[in-house]
Amino acid sequence: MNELFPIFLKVSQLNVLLVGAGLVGFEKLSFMLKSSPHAHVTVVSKEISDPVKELAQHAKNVTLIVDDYDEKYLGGKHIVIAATNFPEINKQIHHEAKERYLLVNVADTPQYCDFYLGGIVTKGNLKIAISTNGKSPTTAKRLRQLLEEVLPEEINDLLDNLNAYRDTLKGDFEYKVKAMNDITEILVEKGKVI
Ligand SMILES: C[C@@]1(CC(=O)O)c2cc3[nH]c(cc4nc(cc5[nH]c(cc(n2)[C@H]1CCC(=O)O)[C@@](C)(CC(=O)O)[C@@H]5CCC(=O)O)C(CC(=O)O)=C4CCC(=O)O)c(CCC(=O)O)c3CC(=O)O
Ligand SMILES: NC(=O)C1=CN([C@@H]2O[C@H](COP(=O)(O)OP(=O)(O)OC[C@H]3O[C@@H](n4cnc5c(N)ncnc54)[C@H](O)[C@@H]3O)[C@@H](O)[C@H]2O)C=CC1
Repeated sequence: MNELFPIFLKVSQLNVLLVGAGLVGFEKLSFMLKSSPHAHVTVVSKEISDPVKELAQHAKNVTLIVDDYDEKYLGGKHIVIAATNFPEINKQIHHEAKERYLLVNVADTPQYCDFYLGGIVTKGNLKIAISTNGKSPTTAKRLRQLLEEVLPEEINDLLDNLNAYRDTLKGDFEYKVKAMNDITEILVEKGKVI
């Protein structure tokens, strides 16, 4: 059963805590910044790897703190990602985050995740998030690469043009809905490719 409910977060308006700045911490941070360069992220880690330092240098809203995890770091955060190499610390982070009703992801432990990070394809205003319900992250990665390759950059022009067309429409909401549906019908006609 796949009951995941996707949402698109404005992480430049939210405070993210990432605990652990090793290999996995780097992967999670780099994909977050690739998609959301202005994400507000506080990284707390006993040691901070060079690739994470390098990433942080080029990101405006990433703060690095060299320290052991402490629950005080949960203060003022909306979202927490635990990526230390100590399962018991990750479990503690999960527990203390849940006590505060925060959304938490423990990178190596799906059962301790309120949400999963997904593969992300961005083409201008179009963003597609891919999940395999935690079953095969590698497949999420491959599909991301495939869609990045096959979706043309021009797909953003389509969105811009439709947005401009919508702005020209005069009439009530119902009329606009019909006009937008009529003009986009061709996109889903059988055998047609946009
Ligand atoms: C549940 C989830 C929780 C979460 O992290 O949010 C999770 C969990 C785990 N990942 C593991 C391993 C790997 N993860 C990747 C890659 C990605 N993993 C991502 C997401 C997720 N990973 C969430 C589910 C997403 C979904 O629903 O599909 C992606 C999509 C997004 C991102 O990381 O930002 C990103 C690709 C981004 C891109 O390229 O676009 C690769 C591939 C590679 O690196 O080449 C490997 C190595 C191959 C392998 O082992 O499969 C392991 C085993 C650890 C172990 O055995 O030690 C677990 C734990 C477990 O499955 O039990
Ligand atoms: N390497 C991989 O491909 C994957 C690993 N995992 C799991 O994710 C976890 C992390 O793996 P890696 O990033 O490879 O480990 P790592 O050893 O590269 O990084 C762990 C980081 O956590 C920090 N840390 C340790 N204790 C801490 C504490 N008390 N407070 C704050 N920071 C602390 C370390 O300083 C280090 O920066 C492991 O449990 C691993 O099993 C999950 C998915 C894939």
